[in-house]
Amino acid sequence: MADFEVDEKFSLKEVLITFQSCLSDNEEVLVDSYVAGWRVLVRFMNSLGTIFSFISKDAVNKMQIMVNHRNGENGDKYLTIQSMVQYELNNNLVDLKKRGDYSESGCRTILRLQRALLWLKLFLEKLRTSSEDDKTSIMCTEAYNDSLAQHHSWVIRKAATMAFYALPARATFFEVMNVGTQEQVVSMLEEAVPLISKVHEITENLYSQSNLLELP
Ligand SMILES: CCCCCCCC/C=C\CCCCCCCC(=O)N[C@@H](COP(=O)(O)O)[C@H](O)/C=C/CCCCCCCCCCCCC
Repeated sequence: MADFEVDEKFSLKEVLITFQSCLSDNEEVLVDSYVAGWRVLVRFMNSLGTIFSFISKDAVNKMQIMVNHRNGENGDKYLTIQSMVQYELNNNLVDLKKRGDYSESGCRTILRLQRALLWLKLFLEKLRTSSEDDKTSIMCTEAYNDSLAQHHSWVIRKAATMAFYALPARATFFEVMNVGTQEQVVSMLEEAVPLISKVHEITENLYSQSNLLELP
């Protein structure tokens, strides 16, 4: 996989297609597509303004860590999240109790993105069921408070929630998703939310069974 560069046009359909390609026939999560899904989302966030750059910088950094693993000499072990967990645990390549030599392990990196995927799932569900006068900043903050906030410092929580106030209004948000009418956006969200939920659920179950949900 190439390093990242900012692409052009965003569309919610691209998010849907990319995350659809994440799941293999036997419900394994393909790392390349998982990372590609995040690249599409970060591209969208970058289009909303530089106020989100501290967020996209961290996301891109984590995506790049996964690209480096995939391009590394053991890249085949990182084909799926499942094979990655097995390989890194079997070879003691994960800091389980405190941060150490493996602060860029795939397990740790995917866990951080997994937590953000929960935020995304909650946020898209709120968008799907929202009405015209609902505020995107409130929906985003509520989704954040129910997901990522518990894992962030006070400073990050403050910076993130301030940034959310810069989000465009719902109508504009729906427009920049480049899907069509609001009804068409809602129906695409009806497809996207269960899909993203499935990817999140499979990864969450794997991490829970492997006792990886609290990696430092
Ligand atoms: C479908 C279209 C509508 C939705 C579009 C959403 C686009 C969002 C794109 C990317 C989401 C951001 C992913 C953030 C990953 C953050 C991972 C994380 O928690 N990092 C922290 C922990 O990492 P370590 O320090 O332990 O390595 C890191 O410390 C903090 C990083 C900076 C701030 C994180 C704030 C996260 C806010 C997530 C909501 C994004 C709102 C975007 C609004 C469009």
